[in-house]
Amino acid sequence: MASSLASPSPVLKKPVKLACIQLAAGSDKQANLEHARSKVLEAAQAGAGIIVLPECFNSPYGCDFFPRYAETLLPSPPPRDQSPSFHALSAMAAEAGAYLVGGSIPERDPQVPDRYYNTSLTFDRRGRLLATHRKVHLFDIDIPGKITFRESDVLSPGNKVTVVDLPDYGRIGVAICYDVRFPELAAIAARKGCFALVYPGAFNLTTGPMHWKLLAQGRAVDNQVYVALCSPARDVSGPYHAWGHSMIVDPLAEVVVEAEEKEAIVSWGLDNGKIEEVRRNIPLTTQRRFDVYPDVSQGDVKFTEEGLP
Ligand SMILES: NC(=O)CC(=O)C(=O)O
Repeated sequence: MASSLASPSPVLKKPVKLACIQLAAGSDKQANLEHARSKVLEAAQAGAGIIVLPECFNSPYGCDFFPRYAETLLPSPPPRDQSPSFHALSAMAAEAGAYLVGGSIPERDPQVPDRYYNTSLTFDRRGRLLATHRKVHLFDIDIPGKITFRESDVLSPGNKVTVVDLPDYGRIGVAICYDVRFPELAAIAARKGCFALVYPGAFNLTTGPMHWKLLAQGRAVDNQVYVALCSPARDVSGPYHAWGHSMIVDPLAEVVVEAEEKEAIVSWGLDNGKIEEVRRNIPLTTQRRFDVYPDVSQGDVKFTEEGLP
């Protein structure tokens, strides 16, 4: 029996090129911001309408660095001296004339001392803030002899699913890195009508080869949407060795473009026709059995649909 609760079709109003910038970043925040600007402009000049930066694109990635690099983002817009990254991202989106998913930056809570988040900001083509996503699932893992990481020693989690309305194109879901391991978040965003799920992320040399591509394809095949993962470039002289391999996966779960480990821009043209074709050929969206199991996108979901008023 097909479900009567068919998901709304994702609507990508017109084709758009999405670019992931696999950025090489160091410890100098200002230099990282200037470098990000030049790469965002390069991607826009090559025709990208949606541009994505990596997780912690303006700092090294690690618990020791979060407080040192943190910026206060609220109230929005924050004073310039409290968030150079906010203002730099807003300016580069406007200069590029493109939507910008601004990777992530460590955020300082404006009210609670010593409380920090890993936060992604999305700007529109005029540099106006559209959405804020605080990483919901913190990266706490322990693979003996390989990697131990405990973001929760320093960071607090966000508490919502983030769906962003890009007026020219439609909706995207934005989440950060470890969030990609949780299919519920992706399913909720997809069932709220997103055409793409976008994850700034920084997997490493242990989990990258095991799961990075698998998870991107998993979220795409489950939800029949585009998935973009955007990593920092690998820097083996830095404290965290990112996997790289930024990629875009299409709604059939094919990896359509993939970087290696070095700095690169990878881009792909997204098209609503591809989503419709996949959903017509393999009609999961009308075959779900919400009489047998619950629809995770319904009920008590902390979800924000963000965009301009
Ligand atoms: N860095 C992360 O948040 C996640 C990661 O590296 C992994 O899941 O593996």
